[in-house]
Amino acid sequence: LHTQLCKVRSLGIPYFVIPFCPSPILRVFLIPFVNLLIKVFGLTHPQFFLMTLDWQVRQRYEIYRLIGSDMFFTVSPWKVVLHVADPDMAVEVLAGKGGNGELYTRPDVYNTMLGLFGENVLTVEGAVWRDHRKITAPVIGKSLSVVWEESLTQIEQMIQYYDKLEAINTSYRDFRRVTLGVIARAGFSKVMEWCPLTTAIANEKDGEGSYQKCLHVLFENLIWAVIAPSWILEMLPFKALREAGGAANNFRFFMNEWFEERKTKIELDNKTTLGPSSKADLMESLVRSSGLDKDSTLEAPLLSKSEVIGNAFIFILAGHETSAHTIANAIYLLAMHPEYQVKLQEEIDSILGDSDHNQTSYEAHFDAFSSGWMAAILFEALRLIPELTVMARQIGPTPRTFSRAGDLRPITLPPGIEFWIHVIGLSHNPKYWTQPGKTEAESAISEFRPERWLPKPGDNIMFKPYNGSYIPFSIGARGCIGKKFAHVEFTAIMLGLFRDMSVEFDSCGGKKTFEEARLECSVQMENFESKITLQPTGEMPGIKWVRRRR
Ligand code: HEM
Repeated sequence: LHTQLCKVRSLGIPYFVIPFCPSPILRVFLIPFVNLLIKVFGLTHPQFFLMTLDWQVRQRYEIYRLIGSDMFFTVSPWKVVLHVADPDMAVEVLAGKGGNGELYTRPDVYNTMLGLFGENVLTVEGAVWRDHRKITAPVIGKSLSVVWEESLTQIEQMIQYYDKLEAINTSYRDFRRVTLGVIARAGFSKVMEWCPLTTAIANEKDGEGSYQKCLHVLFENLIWAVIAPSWILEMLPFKALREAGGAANNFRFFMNEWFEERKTKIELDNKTTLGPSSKADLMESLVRSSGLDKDSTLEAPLLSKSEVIGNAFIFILAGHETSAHTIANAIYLLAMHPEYQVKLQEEIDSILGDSDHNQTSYEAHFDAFSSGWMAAILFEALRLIPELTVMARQIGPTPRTFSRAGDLRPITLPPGIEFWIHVIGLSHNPKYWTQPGKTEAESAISEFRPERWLPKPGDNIMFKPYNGSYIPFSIGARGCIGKKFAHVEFTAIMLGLFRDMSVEFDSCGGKKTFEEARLECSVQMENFESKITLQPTGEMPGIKWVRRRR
């Protein structure tokens, strides 16, 4: 601890000493106990809550306001972390180059978790990362028409099921099912009809059902699959752990099958046609890069089979959970603020006129929805509740000097420090989010106010926040590959829902008022937890979809 303290004491940045630094692995063993102690003894000092996970969600910008600095350190015997709500520093760390001319790297613990099935674009660095990115990013960019079409299909199927229900409190899970169907079709050319997960799980004999079950169980219990190998999990006397181990094994099995299936097809194509068609999907691009591209002049394939499977895993994971939770969050925010639903529906009606929303296409309709209420609702939902609360990076082996805005003196940080870029702290920093001509209170920074994004009258350019103050998709070369994919998916899904329906809270037969449900919802949202992405841990209030009267 003394050695770590010596690194930060002279830097002039506030610091807190804590006995350990929270990490995903400690979440399982230690953090619940710490949470209990904090609750029982009512410990409110930062030194205590900084040991918990997800204090970033509850604090937002408050801790930075309390200490009067947009950065502070936590120092524990094992680790020094610089927590950052300063946009210039965020840009420097996420998009700038480190001492060796390369981008700052992610800490190893994240790579171990996310590289569970093989190295992939998220876990590799340097020249290897550039190869992975070149193979995956262009095909994801070309899949947007399919994303639009499949999003509408999935939503149509979901609505048919919802029509039979009074109220729903499984929205997060149901939308995960929708977005899984979208990435399966757009990235892997697999059709997965929407069905409630319970049905899919019951239907184990059917190949598609068991594939869905495998993904569901795997993603719900990923932390266990990371901590212990599948064969150990499968031997343990706990059903949930045995299932997690089984799901990890099944995932390998399915991916292997998909790989072989695609390999056979490409080998056949290589004999008959000139090469990849312009409609090649992600899986085709990955498998071709594993040495099957007949035009390749490379001596060795760019990807091994394990890297193909590693990338398939990361795209299924990153490509469905993030989007599903963003959509579910937006729907709850709209249930809390019906006035914005009306705005959205008016926009949809004015763009579509009498035409059927199921006949729309990405090419003809996406742009029309990208500079009004639809886009504003997405941006505002992600500002309040991003999917990743922290973006972690580590400093390289040599000290680095960072210049700072205004008259703040530059700081030189020693090796071994981690940066935790605080996404919600940045998007609530009043220096950047207080609107011109308004006070901080009038700008309602912690409230859902999509209108802050709308173009000024006579313009069609959405509000552009200060660089680095809004980074739900990260920034720079390592920013999200699926940003546009997620935007298109969100637009088509919201169109499919709000064209004919409105969402409202379930009053439980008149026993719960709107205000009670709204309060319940905001309390739940303040207690969201990061399980890879930010999500509810308690039960969200029930919602109802009702047909619109037009
Ligand atoms: C609302 C939806 C989404 C959000 C908020 C989101 C957010 C992010 C963020 C913050 C990162 C950077 C992580 C870091 O630097 O530590 C990232 C990276 C990534 N995202 Fe997304 N994402 C979304 C949707 C998607 C979709 C739909 C896909 C795929 C189709 C996707 C694929 C990826 C990949 C592959 C990376 C790694 C990029 C790299 O390291 O080069 N994401 N995403």
